[in-house]
Amino acid sequence: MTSGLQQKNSILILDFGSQYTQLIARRVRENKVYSTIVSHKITAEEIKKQAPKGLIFSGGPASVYDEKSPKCDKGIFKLGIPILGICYGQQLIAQYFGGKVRRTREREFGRQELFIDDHADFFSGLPGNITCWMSHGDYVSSLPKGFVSIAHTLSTPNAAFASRDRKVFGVQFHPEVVHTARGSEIISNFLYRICRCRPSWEMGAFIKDTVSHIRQLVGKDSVVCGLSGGVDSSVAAVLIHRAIGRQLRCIFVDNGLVRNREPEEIKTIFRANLHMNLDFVNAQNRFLKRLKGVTDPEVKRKTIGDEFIKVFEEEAKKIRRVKYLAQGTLYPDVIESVSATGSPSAKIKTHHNVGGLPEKMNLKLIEPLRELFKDEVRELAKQLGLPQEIIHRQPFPGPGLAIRIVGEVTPERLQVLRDADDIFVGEIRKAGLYNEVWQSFCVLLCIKSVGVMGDERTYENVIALRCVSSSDGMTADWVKLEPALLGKVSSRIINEVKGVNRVVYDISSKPPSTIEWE
Ligand SMILES: Nc1ncnc2c1ncn2[C@@H]1O[C@H](COP(=O)(O)OP(=O)(O)OP(=O)(O)O)[C@@H](O)[C@H]1O
Ligand SMILES: O=c1[nH]c(=O)c2[nH+]cn([C@@H]3O[C@H](COP(=O)(O)O)[C@@H](O)[C@H]3O)c2[nH]1
Ligand SMILES: NC(=O)CC[C@H](N)C(=O)O
Ligand SMILES: [Mg+2]
Repeated sequence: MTSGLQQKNSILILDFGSQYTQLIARRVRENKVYSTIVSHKITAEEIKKQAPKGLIFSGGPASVYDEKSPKCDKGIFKLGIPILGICYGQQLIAQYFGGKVRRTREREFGRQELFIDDHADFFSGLPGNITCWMSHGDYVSSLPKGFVSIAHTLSTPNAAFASRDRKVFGVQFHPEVVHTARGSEIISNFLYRICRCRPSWEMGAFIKDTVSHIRQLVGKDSVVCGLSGGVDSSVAAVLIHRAIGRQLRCIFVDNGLVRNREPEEIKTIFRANLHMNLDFVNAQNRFLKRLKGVTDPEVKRKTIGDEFIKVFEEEAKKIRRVKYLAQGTLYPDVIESVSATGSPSAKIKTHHNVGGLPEKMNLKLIEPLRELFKDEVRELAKQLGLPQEIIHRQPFPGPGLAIRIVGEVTPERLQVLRDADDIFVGEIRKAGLYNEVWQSFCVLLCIKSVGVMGDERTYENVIALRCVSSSDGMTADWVKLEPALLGKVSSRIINEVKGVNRVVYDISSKPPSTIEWE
C-alpha cells in the first residue's frame, strides 16, 4: 500500500547485514524523506524502475576482500543515482572503484573524535570536529582515483570520502547511531544537498494518502479487523474507518486472557467515543477449556493462535460481502524477511498473530502500517486523535496473560495475576514512568514459597515484576526502578492480592533473556 508520492521521493537502503540497518531507515524518515530497506541483491534494473533519489549501502559483518562477502549488482554504480556507503558500504565502494581495503591493526570500536576536513556539502554546517561512532576491523587504506578524503580520525585517514562528480560518498563511522553527535544532520545533508530530496514524509500526508487509497481499493465491500486495543490494530482500524466508515467491522475477542477492565475500556473507546462498528466475542470459556492442562509455552502459544483463528473465521462468516482482512503489521515485522544473508534466524518463540487467516478464509490483506515504525504509529495515533490511553499503550502480546503465567492457566491464577498487575502498573503510572518504559507487567510463577503472615505459616504464589526499556522490543534493558517504588509495589501486592506471599524483581536483559517469560 505504498503511495506513488512517497516512492518518487525516496531513498533505498541496501542491506548488507548491519545491525543498524533499521536505524538508517529511521534517521532518513526523521528527516522527512521516505526510505525502504531492500536486499543487497536487488538489481540495477529494479532500482531504475523504482527511481529513488538516492541509495544508502548499510554496514555489515563481512570483509569486502573475502570471496563470499555480499556484493551488489555492479550496474548500480552506473545509474547516476547518488550513493552513500556506511562502513562495509564505504569499503565496497572503495573496492569497486579501485581503492584498497585492508585489515586494521586493531579493531576500532566505540566513540572517536572525527576531524572534518571539508565542509562543502556533506558536512555543511558542522563544526571542525565531532564525536563519531566506529565499529570496524577493516579500513579504506588507499582511495580510488577521483575520490578525496573529507574527514579523518587519528587512526582512520579516510573516515569519510567523496567523489563529487559521481555523487558517491562513504563514511567509515556510523552516522545513524545516536552516539555520533549530529549524525542526523550528516544524513540530512546527504538527503537534501546531494540527493536533492524534498521533505514529503510526514504523517499528515500519509493519512490523507492512505485513506483515499483504501477507499478506492475497497469500493463497496467490507473489511474485518481484529481489534485488540493495542496501538497497532487501533491505528489500523481508525485509518480504515476514516476511509470506509461502517463498511469496517472490528472484532474484539475476549479470550479471558486480558487484563482487568480491558474489555470495557475498549468498548467505551471504540463504540461510544469513536462510533465504530465493534463486535465483541466472549470466547473466555473456549480458550480456557483448550488451555486446560497445557504448560509448555510453545503449545500454549499455538493453542491460542489456533483458537483465535477459529473464532475469527466463525465471526467473519457472519459478515456480508467481506473481502478484506485488516492487520496492524509494522515495518519491522516485514523487513525481518529481508535479511542480508538470507539465513533464517532461529525460532525463539512463536509470536501470535492472525497471519494464518487469509489463506484459509480467502480474504485479501489490508496492512496500512506495513511501512511504519512503532514511533511513527504512535505519531499517527496522535494525529488521528486517538485517546492517550491508546497512543501510549504498552505493547501487549496476542496470547495475553497466558504467557505470563508460568505453568497451567486457570481462572483463579488469572485473577491473581490480573490483580497484581493492576497494582504494579498503577504504581508505575503514579510514578510517571508508564510512558517512559517499554513495558511493565507482572508474571505469576509456577512455584510456591513459604511465608509468615500474622504468626501463621503461608505457602503461596510468587509474583515476578518485569519492567524493561527498549526501542523496538528486539533488545531490552531491565529498568533500575527505585527501591522505594519496588518496596511499595511488593507490600501492596502481598497485602492486597490473596494468594501471593512473595514478590521478586526480574533483573535480566534481552538478550540473553526475552522480555516475556514464555
Ligand atoms: N483480543 C484480540 N481480539 C482481536 N484481535 C486481536 C486480539 N489480540 C490480538 N489481535 C490481533 O492480533 C494482531 C497482533 O497483535 P499485536 O499485539 O502484535 O498488535 P497490537 O495489539 O495491535 O499492538 P501492540 O503490539 O502494541 O500490542 C493485532 O493487530 C490484532 O489484529
Ligand atoms: O503480538 C505479540 N504476540 C506474541 O506472541 C508475543 N510474544 C511477545 N510479544 C511482545 O514482543 C516483544 C518481544 O518479546 P519477547 O522478548 O518475549 O520475544 C515484547 O514487547 C512482547 O510483549 C508478543 N507480541
Ligand atoms: N560495521 C561494519 O560494517 C564492519 C565492516 C567490516 N567488516 C569491518 O570490520 O570493517
Ligand atoms: Mg497487542
